[in-house]
Amino acid sequence: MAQRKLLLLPGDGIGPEIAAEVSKLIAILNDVVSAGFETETALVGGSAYDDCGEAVSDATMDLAMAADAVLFGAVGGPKWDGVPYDKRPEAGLLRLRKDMELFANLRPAICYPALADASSLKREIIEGLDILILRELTGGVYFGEPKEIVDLGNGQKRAVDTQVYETYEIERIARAAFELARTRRGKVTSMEKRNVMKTGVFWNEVVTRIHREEFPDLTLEHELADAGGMKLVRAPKQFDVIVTDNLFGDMLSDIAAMLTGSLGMLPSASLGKPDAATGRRKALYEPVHGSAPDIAGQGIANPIAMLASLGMCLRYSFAMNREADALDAAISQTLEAGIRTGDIMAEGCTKVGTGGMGDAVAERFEAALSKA
Ligand SMILES: NC(=O)c1ccc[n+]([C@@H]2O[C@H](COP(=O)([O-])OP(=O)(O)OC[C@H]3O[C@@H](n4cnc5c(N)ncnc54)[C@H](O)[C@@H]3O)[C@@H](O)[C@H]2O)c1
Ligand SMILES: CC(C)[C@H](C(=O)O)[C@@H](O)C(=O)O
Ligand SMILES: [Mg+2]
Repeated sequence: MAQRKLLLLPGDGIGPEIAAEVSKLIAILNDVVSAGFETETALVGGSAYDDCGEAVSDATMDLAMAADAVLFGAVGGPKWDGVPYDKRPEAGLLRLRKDMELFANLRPAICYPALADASSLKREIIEGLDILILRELTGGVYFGEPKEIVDLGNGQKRAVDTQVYETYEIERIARAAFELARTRRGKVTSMEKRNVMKTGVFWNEVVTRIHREEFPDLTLEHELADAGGMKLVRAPKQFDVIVTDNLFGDMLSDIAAMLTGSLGMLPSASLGKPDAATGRRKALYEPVHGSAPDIAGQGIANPIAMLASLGMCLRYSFAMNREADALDAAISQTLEAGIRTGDIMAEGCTKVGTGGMGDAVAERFEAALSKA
């Protein structure tokens, strides 16, 4: 079996705690199905800053570029509030996304049947939910220049962030949205703010053209992003694939996370474009949540978003669909068995910590792989 190179970047806060649980699953894949995963581990975020003065070192960037896939925990925390802006922990993640050109960020929000009562919304609103937020990840206001705070010299300052999108950036994320919708329920909802932003007008124009010229058989709808956010909470099941820009995608996916019961449930895949020669695309997989400083070090974080991110990695980077299905099923069965971390705890269920949840999923995953 050819070796498959993984780079594991645990990061800060709960990052190392949930990364330890994903390592158990990788070991099972190697043992039971000889998956041939070779894992290197490196520092990122605040822990990398403490080590070398950068949120991601050039050496780690080289490892990321050479890996078949990167598994990322989470970065950030109050300890690094005072570090220079370009060295803050989050800058490490943004460099990985930008330098690896990971323009397509898939953030699925699924309501597991066992968690239909864990959401703050009523059961009937979220039961059976299966939507995909496709967030543009390498453009927009996150990266546009200028980005600065200017001293105006009169006791006033001016802060500037710049939202920029070029044609090719919208075209490629729109194509990705339609291609994903084709494998699902065939509907794309594009969200922007064309009523106030030039980038919104342009986004709408380009997505509409790509639909007309290349995917006329699929359904395209448009929503202003604020109304879209409202509808995501009022009646989320009307959506299939939501395609949106970097900033709206960040916010809408945290909202969508809560539909599923907890931010600790939402995985993501960040994909680049396929290499012309090999077809291989650079990829990074990470939970949608952050480093959760409020619960870090207590062993109580929910590792499911991280474990399900490995599931997306198996599917999108290695076409290991059987193993990915087994992992999804193991997560589902664990929840059906009433095993819960604190964030999704319900009456009559068994409360476990990060390691307990990781073990419960690992046990069911191993059993499923061994049977097949
Ligand atoms: N991809 C990333 O690395 C990433 C993503 C978001 C935020 N951040 C960073 O994380 C730090 C904290 O940000 P925040 O507090 O706004 O967001 P957060 O996602 O870290 O936490 C928000 C809330 O959700 C809870 N939560 C998050 N993940 C959980 C899990 N797996 N299990 C149980 N509860 C969980 C936390 O305890 C907290 O109450 C900041 O520095 C932020 O920049 C990093
Ligand atoms: C940590 C931060 C840079 C990041 C973002 O804003 O993209 C996070 O919130 C996310 O959702 O991945
Ligand atoms: Mg976010």
